[in-house]
Amino acid sequence: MTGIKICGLSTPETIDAAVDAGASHIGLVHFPPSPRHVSLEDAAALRARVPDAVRTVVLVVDPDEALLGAIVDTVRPDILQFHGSEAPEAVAVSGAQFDVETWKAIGLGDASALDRASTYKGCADRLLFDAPPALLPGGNGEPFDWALLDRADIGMPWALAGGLRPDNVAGAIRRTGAPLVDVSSGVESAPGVKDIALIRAFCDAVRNAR
Ligand SMILES: O=C(O)c1ccccc1NCC(=O)[C@H](O)[C@H](O)COP(=O)(O)O
Repeated sequence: MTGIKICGLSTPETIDAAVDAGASHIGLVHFPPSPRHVSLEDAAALRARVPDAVRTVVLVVDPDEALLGAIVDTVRPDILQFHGSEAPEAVAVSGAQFDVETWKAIGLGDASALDRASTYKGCADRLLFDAPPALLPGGNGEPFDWALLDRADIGMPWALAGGLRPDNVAGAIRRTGAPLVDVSSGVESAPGVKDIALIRAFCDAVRNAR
């Protein structure tokens, strides 16, 4: 079964909907410029609704050690997702220091980004292939050219993100073989406003992909 991360959730109702719809991961964005930003206190309250079987990911952009410490102490995420220009060593140090799984987002603009991605082997626990940064570092609703993954020797756990929607996610899974898919804009009615019907439709489309 393909894993499903519903990212950028910010209300109890949409957390519950994502869990009920079968998400394997929920994502909370801690990045003030984002329309999906949640404070650490709100993130902790949202995280408390998530059952043990569903993993909580907190997204950060070039965080310092103090912020990571505050996130881990307050929210207790299962996973930290690094979505800025964090170096491989910084990701590795954070994972060890805070005893938490780490994911690194890589914007795939061209094949050279795959070389950069390979430097995170042994430093991050999973790569998240996404569209290159635009208005925001992530969550821009834009796909990248999935053909870039055709001959990629990834060699570590990974996930696919960028412009996924209920109507294209099955094709994306068939095309790329992604073991886990991540969506934010594609299940929103406006930036930062999640739509419960779209969350359900996305999870159904993943389950029915073949
Ligand atoms: O979603 C945001 O606002 C965001 C802000 C800053 C860094 C990362 C952000 N999102 C990262 C995600 O994991 C998104 O789910 C991923 O980029 C896919 O987004 P979308 O193309 O909108 O589905």
